[in-house]
Amino acid sequence: MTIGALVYSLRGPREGTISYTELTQITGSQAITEVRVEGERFSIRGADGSLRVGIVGDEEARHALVDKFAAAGIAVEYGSREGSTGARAATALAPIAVMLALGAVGLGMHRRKSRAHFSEGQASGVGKVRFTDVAGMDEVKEALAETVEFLKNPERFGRLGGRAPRGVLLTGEPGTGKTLLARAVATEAGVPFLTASGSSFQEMFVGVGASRVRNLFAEARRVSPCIVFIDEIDAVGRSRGRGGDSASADHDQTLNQLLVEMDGFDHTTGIVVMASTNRVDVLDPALLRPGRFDRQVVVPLPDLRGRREILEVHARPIVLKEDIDLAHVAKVTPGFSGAELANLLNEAAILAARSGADKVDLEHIDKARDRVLMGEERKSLVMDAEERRATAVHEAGHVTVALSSKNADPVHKVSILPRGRALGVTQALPERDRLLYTKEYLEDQICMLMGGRAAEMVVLGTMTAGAADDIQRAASLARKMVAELGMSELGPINVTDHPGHVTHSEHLHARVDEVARKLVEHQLERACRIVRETRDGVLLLAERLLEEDTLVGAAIVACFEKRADDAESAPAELAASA
Ligand SMILES: Nc1ncnc2c1ncn2[C@@H]1O[C@H](COP(=O)(O)OP(=O)(O)OP(=O)(O)O)[C@@H](O)[C@H]1O
Ligand SMILES: [Zn+2]
Repeated sequence: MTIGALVYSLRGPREGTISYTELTQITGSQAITEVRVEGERFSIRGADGSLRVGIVGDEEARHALVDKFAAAGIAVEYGSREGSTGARAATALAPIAVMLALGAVGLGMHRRKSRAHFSEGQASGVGKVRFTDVAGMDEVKEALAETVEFLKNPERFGRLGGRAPRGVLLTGEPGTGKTLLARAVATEAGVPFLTASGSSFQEMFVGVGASRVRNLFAEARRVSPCIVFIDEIDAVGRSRGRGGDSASADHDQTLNQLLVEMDGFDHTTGIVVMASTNRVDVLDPALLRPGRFDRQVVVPLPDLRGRREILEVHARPIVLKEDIDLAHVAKVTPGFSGAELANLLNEAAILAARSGADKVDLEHIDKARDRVLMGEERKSLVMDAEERRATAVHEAGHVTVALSSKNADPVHKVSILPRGRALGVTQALPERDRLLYTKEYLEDQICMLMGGRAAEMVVLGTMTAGAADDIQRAASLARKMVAELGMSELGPINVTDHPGHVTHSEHLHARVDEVARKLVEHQLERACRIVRETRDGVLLLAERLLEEDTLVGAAIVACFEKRADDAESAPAELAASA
């Protein structure tokens, strides 16, 4: 079979490579979930998580292949490598890529950042995501129904005078299912799904990003009607004209190209560009103009019912012990995103398997929840005695402020086992979903964040770098209160850093900064006062932490009761208490 294509078959592990002939034969196969195209290189992802790589040198042949995959409804993702040398060098790395991919499947996706080039497996483990696989979000799906209709029949849509959707911007926190939704729209409409990540357009060389955008849309025109999905659009969509260096020149060109492409088709073209971001505020205003991303769909964090439904979807392949009530799990996971919920069940299943259990029980879920919330325990990290003591005091400071503040969330757990990037953690979780935050609640949050630093100052007479994260969070919360929520002496103002939109005077910006800073400072003073007043409790809790690493529920409160020294410790498991 010769189509004038140059085919490099690779030596190396057999299952890691795929020849051109094989490529043409598997295009219609259901066992493929995703195809990634990087220059001449095709990476084929199987439903079982396997990954195979092949090189197709001839451009026409590449187009033909993409057409076939797209027609078969398989997601085609455009990657960042271009040019044959890069492609071949990349292929040499294929076995490594395979291992990473397998690792990712085995361990789930518990660290968002480690999720490299390949998108993770879907909920059900098979390729096509339908609306029914996206749990909750009825309103969001309703908002997208029109897009589905349009893609099913672009011509008719135009004839009836409907204003065809051209660009849909999905906004929301990470892991809320934006990518999942976009895929589901493609499946429901029965059209190809082309995807690229905004960051894959960023390059060192001027012009490369723009040419990638051009290629992506050229491909889209050939397979239309279709969806072009751009993940993390903020990477390309940031406001133009910020710097004179070549990186920003390239960025500007890339963004211009995207704007040109989006203007270049009308409703008859049948292309819908969907994009996702959690930073609408940094996007270039030109992107949001009519005819471009003129539709914004907010994808919210799931509420109680949504969480239960997401848990149900992801519990399908897992064997749960009979007494596990997913409604209850939903209740103790306020603020979790869909990805975190999926991750929670996945981690629980891994823990169960590791401990030799044949079913996932509440203890596994409890442990998994800690891991998702606070990161993995880092047993290997050894703190010396002084660092442990400083950490214990710091965490005890958070706890005492939380216990002393009327509006703060209840403290579940405190630990000085290092997890993720943190040396210690205090876990305070709302008892219910909060829909509205009051000024008092937010102030208490800031105070609680400052509790760690306060304890360092009052008890240890020093300051540690461990408070950096707390300070950053307190500062940004305070800024939000002042600049957006109107909760300060400056009254109801809205001062956001909208690039290119300097609507406020320098003076007002400076005032906002000043008032926000004072707010944090004031809460730090309050936290110090609380620590001073509850010093004995703080010391006792720190002591207990040094002995036991982790304390839960009643055992924490006991440290702050009058006759603290004879307090009985009965570590209440989350499972029993919540
Ligand atoms: N509503 C949901 N129903 C079922 N699963 C969900 C839902 N939301 C998220 N998930 C799970 O979380 C995973 C990650 O979601 P997805 O990648 O779509 O989020 P995202 O909003 O695109 O995140 P990011 O902003 O980081 O790109 C999904 O693959 C799915 O397993
Ligand atoms: Zn802290």
